[in-house]
Amino acid sequence: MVDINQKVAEGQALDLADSQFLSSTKVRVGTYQEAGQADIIVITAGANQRPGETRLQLIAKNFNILNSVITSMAPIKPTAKIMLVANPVDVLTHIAQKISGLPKNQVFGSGTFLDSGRLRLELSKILGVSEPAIHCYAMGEHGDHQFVAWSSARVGGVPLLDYPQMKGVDLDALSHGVSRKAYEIIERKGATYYGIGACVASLCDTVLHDRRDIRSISCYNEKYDSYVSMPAVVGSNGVESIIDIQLNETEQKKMDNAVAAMKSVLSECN
Ligand SMILES: NC(=O)c1ccc[n+]([C@@H]2O[C@H](COP(=O)([O-])OP(=O)(O)OC[C@H]3O[C@@H](n4cnc5c(N)ncnc54)[C@H](O)[C@@H]3O)[C@@H](O)[C@H]2O)c1
Repeated sequence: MVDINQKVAEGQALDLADSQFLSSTKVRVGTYQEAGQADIIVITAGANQRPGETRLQLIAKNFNILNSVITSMAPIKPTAKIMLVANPVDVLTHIAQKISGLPKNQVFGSGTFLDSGRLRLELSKILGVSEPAIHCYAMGEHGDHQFVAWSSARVGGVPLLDYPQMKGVDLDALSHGVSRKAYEIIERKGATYYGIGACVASLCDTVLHDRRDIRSISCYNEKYDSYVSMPAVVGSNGVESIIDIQLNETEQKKMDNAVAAMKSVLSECN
């Protein structure tokens, strides 16, 4: 664990090490050079959103932090995987790949994995079906330009929207609620910890054990020449392949808008 604030790093390491006896994980404070030689480098360093601040507004602060973190770790192990968590995660993942010079499949972000989990939670309450049986993804951007790919969603092989329980459900309100959940948490307690912590731990496990799970993450998509949040197969090489999920016309427009918004932010950084 590395942090610009050594005292915070020590405190976090001591706190996390209290869970060591329940697993084989060892937690300790390290150096940037050591972090650069890790199999997976998880980058969470960055300013947090203030109440009312959008993730894209965070870019100026977090670009500089990201640059300093990655350059401090150089030379990074050529087979390392970098996972971005700091926001705006899709844009910062793109920048991290450029700065680190690692292959695009080895640099990815937590993207809309958390949002897809939040979505499944709500759908499981409506349908009375366990979350893993629900295949429905939040996509585009982990932020205000995210959307749900309703048209391709399936539950037990049946289109989600064919379920009688979905009749009368306001899909826009549901999707909006999912995308705003972080703001609701931040307004009440200042930051989000547990959901994202679980997502990051799960993604590390997927990579380290080559589990080939399908996760909606920030990954490079040639079609858009950009990092976008979309389902991908995750394994020991990082992003093994992208799932080119079928979008209807409305969803495709939302994806194009998300890509345009992220590219416009990136062009301001250049
Ligand atoms: N992608 C997601 O779903 C998701 C979820 C939660 C938080 N986040 C993002 O993660 C980031 C961190 O959130 P947090 O709640 O942990 O914030 P935090 O303020 O608790 O922690 C950020 C840490 O980064 C450190 N830091 C700052 N500059 C640094 C530098 N140059 N080098 C090393 N360390 C540095 C700080 O000292 C601090 O300890 C934010 O950008 C937040 O928006 C993303």
